[in-house]
Amino acid sequence: MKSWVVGNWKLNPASASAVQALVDDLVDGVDAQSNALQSCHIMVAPSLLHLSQVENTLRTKSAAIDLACQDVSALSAQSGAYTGDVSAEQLQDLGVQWAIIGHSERRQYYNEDNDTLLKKMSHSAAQGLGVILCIGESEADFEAGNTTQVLADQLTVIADFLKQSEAADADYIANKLIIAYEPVWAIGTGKVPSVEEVTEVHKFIRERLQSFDATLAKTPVLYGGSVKPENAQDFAASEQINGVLVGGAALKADSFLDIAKAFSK
Ligand SMILES: O=C(CO)COP(=O)(O)O
Repeated sequence: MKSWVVGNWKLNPASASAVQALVDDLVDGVDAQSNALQSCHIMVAPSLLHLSQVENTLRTKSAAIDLACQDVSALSAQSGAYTGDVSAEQLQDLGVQWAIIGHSERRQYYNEDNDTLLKKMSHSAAQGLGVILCIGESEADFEAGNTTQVLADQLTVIADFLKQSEAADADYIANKLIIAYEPVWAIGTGKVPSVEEVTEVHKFIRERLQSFDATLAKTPVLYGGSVKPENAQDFAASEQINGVLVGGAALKADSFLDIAKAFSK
C-alpha cells in the first residue's frame, strides 16, 4: 500500500506570496525527487482562502500532489443561504479531492461533535470528496487510560455513515476514507507517543473499522502530532502506520519532503 503524507497548513502562511513560495518549492521538490517519492501519496491542505491559488499552481505545473480542504460545510452539500460556509460541491468543482474533518482544533474551538461530522462526511460523499477523519484523545484522557474509549466513540461517525449509505457507496468507502490518529497532547507540543504506542492504537482503530465493514480493513490509518524529519523514519518503520498528517513541519518544503521520503518505502 502506498503511504500518505499530508500537510495541514492550518491558518498559515499569512500572505498569498508566502503561499506561492511554499507551493512552488513543493512542486519543484516533488519533480526533482520523483523517484524517491514514488511510493508515497503527497497531499496539502491550505486554508480555504488559498485553495484556489494552490489548485491553480498544482494544475498548471502538473505535480503529483493532491489537494485537501481543512473543513467543509455541515449545513449543505450544495449552494444555499449559509453565510460563511463552503460546500462539498464548491470544493469538488474547484478540483479539491479531499476534506479533513474532525480535527481536534475544530472540535475544540467550534464544538464539532459526531452529529456534525456525520453531516460533513455525508455531504463530502455525496460530492465524491474523500474524507480524512481526525480522531484523538486529550492529555487528560490519555493519562486516565481512556484512549480507546474516546477513539471508539469518535469512530461511531463511520459506523453511522455506513448505516445510512447505500451499496453504491462501497467504492467510496473503500477508496475515499482515511483515518488520522492525532493525540491532542502531541499536536504542536514536540511530545510524541512511542511508535509502539501508536502501533497498538492503530491496531485498535483497524479492528474497530473492520467490525463495521470488512472493506475497511484496507483503510489507511495515519499518525499526526509533532511529526518531524527526525522522527518520521521511526513512524514509517511500523506496518500499522500508513502515513502522517503533518502540521508545523509541512510549512517548509524541505522538511515536508524529507518526511515524505521517509514514508516512500
Ligand atoms: O495537527 C496536526 C496536523 O493536523 C499536527 O500538527 P503538528 O505537526 O504541528 O504537531
